[in-house]
Amino acid sequence: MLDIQNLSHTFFPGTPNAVQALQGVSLHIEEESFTAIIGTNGSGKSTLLNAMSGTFLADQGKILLDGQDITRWPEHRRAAPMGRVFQNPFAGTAAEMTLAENLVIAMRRGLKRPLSTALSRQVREEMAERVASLKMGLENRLDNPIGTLSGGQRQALTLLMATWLRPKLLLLDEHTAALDPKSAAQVADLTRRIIRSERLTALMVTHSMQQSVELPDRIVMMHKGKIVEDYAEERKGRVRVPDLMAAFDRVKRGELFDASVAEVVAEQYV
Ligand SMILES: Nc1ncnc2c1ncn2[C@@H]1O[C@H](COP(=O)(O)OP(=O)(O)OP(=O)(O)O)[C@@H](O)[C@H]1O
Repeated sequence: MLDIQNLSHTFFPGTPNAVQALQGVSLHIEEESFTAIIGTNGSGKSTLLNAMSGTFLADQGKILLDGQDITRWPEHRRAAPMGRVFQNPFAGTAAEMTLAENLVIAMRRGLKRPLSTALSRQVREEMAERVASLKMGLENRLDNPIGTLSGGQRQALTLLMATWLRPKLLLLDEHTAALDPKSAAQVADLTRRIIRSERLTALMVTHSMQQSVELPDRIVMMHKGKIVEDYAEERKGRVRVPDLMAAFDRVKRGELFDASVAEVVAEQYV
């Protein structure tokens, strides 16, 4: 479904501030799988997501989505097959527009037709039904500005918008990190429900070890622009938070250099 081949990117190349944010990252993502990307600060997690969504064009490497080479596609062209939720609950929605108007934009993502906010009764009913599935009572507030919602409610709605048209790929960039613990748990639970029920392919950057153990099928760990660990299938089933903490320690001590070395080292620990 998604194939990232040898992706590299350097910010400010050839200057004293050069940062090798991605160094030959290769990653194959299966259809309908849910992968968490964890890693040390500045390890390149968000840069990897940004490279996929086309925020910038990577210096080297290839990105294939469903066999199609999208490496040079501009960001707006990738917006049709990719849904995205950011850390900031205020990103991705228009505060002064109503919930219904924001949802109309989500429903028409990638279409070239002009935006009209006039809604048929049928569309409004579908909207109310899907918003009700969030179990936050927001179906009664469709005509309120989205700016009146709490951070958690807004992030739940953003998630619904990002997945409305069943994207080929859902990218979640620390989307619960800015929320209070209760809202974060609620949005995490909703994330799992939507990904499972819509059978989405998703990638989630997170700093929460607990979340990465509980939610996805696979955990990929990054450090200094490289993938240093990859917990999939039975290894993912067995891994617990202390194992991840131990892997972080090994990364910091320089014992894990890339995923092939990590395989060998990790077998001794998990
Ligand atoms: N637009 C940019 N311009 C310059 N440098 C950047 C840019 N985006 C990221 N970087 C640098 O690239 C490196 C990787 O950053 P990135 O945000 O991908 O890390 P991260 O793993 O998501 O970190 P964190 O967990 O702290 O959010 C960092 O050194 C960062 O400062």
